[in-house]
Amino acid sequence: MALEALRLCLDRGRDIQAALDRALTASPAAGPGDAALATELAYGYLRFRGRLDFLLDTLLAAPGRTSSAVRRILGLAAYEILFLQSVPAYASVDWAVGIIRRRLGRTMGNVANAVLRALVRLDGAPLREDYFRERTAGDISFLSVWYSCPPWLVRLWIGAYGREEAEAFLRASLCVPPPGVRVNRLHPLGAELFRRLEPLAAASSAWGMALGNWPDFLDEAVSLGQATRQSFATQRILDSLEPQEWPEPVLDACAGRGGKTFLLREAGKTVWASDVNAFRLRQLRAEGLRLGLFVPAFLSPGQGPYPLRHAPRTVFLDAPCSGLGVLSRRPDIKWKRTGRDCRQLAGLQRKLLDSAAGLLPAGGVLAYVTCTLHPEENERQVERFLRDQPAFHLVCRERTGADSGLGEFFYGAVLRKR
Ligand SMILES: C[S@@+](CC[C@H](N)C(=O)[O-])C[C@H]1O[C@@H](n2cnc3c(N)ncnc32)[C@H](O)[C@@H]1O
Repeated sequence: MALEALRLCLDRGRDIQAALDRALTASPAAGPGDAALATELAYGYLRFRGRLDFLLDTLLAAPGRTSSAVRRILGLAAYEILFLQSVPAYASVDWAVGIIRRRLGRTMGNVANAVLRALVRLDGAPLREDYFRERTAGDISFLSVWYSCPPWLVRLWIGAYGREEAEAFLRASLCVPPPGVRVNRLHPLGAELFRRLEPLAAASSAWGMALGNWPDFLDEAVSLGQATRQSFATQRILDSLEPQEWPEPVLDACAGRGGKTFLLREAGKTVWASDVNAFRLRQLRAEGLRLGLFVPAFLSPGQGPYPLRHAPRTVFLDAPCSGLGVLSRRPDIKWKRTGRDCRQLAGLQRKLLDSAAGLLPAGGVLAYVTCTLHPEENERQVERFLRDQPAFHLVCRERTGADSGLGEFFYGAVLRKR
């Protein structure tokens, strides 16, 4: 299942969770333990793929001639051997050798056997930083291998944020972020649920928290609309932009499935939602039913005029972005994103910002959020906007700190029209 999910994710472009959901649904006989192991393997492999590939390069006799399909099988087995104590090494070797033998014949099976046995003999040495420092040439190469991140991204972050912060972002990208929850304060049982959750919180705000772990009873509370699964870092960035000060109505112009739309709605704001993606809007409507809250939602015209009789007084743009701030939750992004995508996304954000500016009356607010660590989409995008749109001034801007401990990084800015 993990292998199939990785195929759908890396060869077919699906995001990792959608790929996993599909692979798990296609195997109805698999139990919850199998599904949990497949999830751990697929995410773990993607988080550590750079380091695993480097190790395979050192162990394979002809790394350049080894297909990506074989590398992926070896990489999954290597991940199990190095990181999953619960799976005995011989089982990982047997699985990989068996599958490679069936697909590619005895010779490749023997190669796989030799490589994985050599890895087992290293006896955990590749879990130590110095193992890689001694075998890489230069700091970028070391950081790229140890933190399992493409060199272009390491260079981008060092150039933009300096080495120390860049290393903190790289370290965070390898961790599993703490599960976050937002309690529905408009639900009659919301306050009681919040009190019940408080002892489990690693960090909390008025209605949200990062949890040490996700308790079983919370699944039912979520299904009953008492709470929503949402990262605490997401909730924090929104809080820091002081949405209580935004004039209403608020048009959430990139509402997607409504994660932030309903956060604003639960905070008592009058919100309208729109998105270019009709499927996500259907999910947003389903979210409204689950939470017992109504938000008017309509398909966005993209960059054209909005079909609105009255202008919103705030436009909230949770913009499509390169997602480089959420690699801990979406580790597939680092292997798919290119510098070119980032530039294209910055172009789209620019158009979205400029068209939102035209929609707002005097005194209106434009709130801009991304989940990326890329100045062209964040700080420089906002600076450019302020240069091109002299009617606006900056009210505040915020970026999740490298040391927040939440594992995810957001950028946000609030701009007001004079
Ligand atoms: C970061 S996601 C939004 C996530 C959502 N706000 C949430 O909290 O769940 C960006 C959204 O922008 C939408 N989008 C992409 N291009 C757009 C455009 N030109 N106009 C409006 N929305 C767009 C995407 O469909 C996607 O749902």
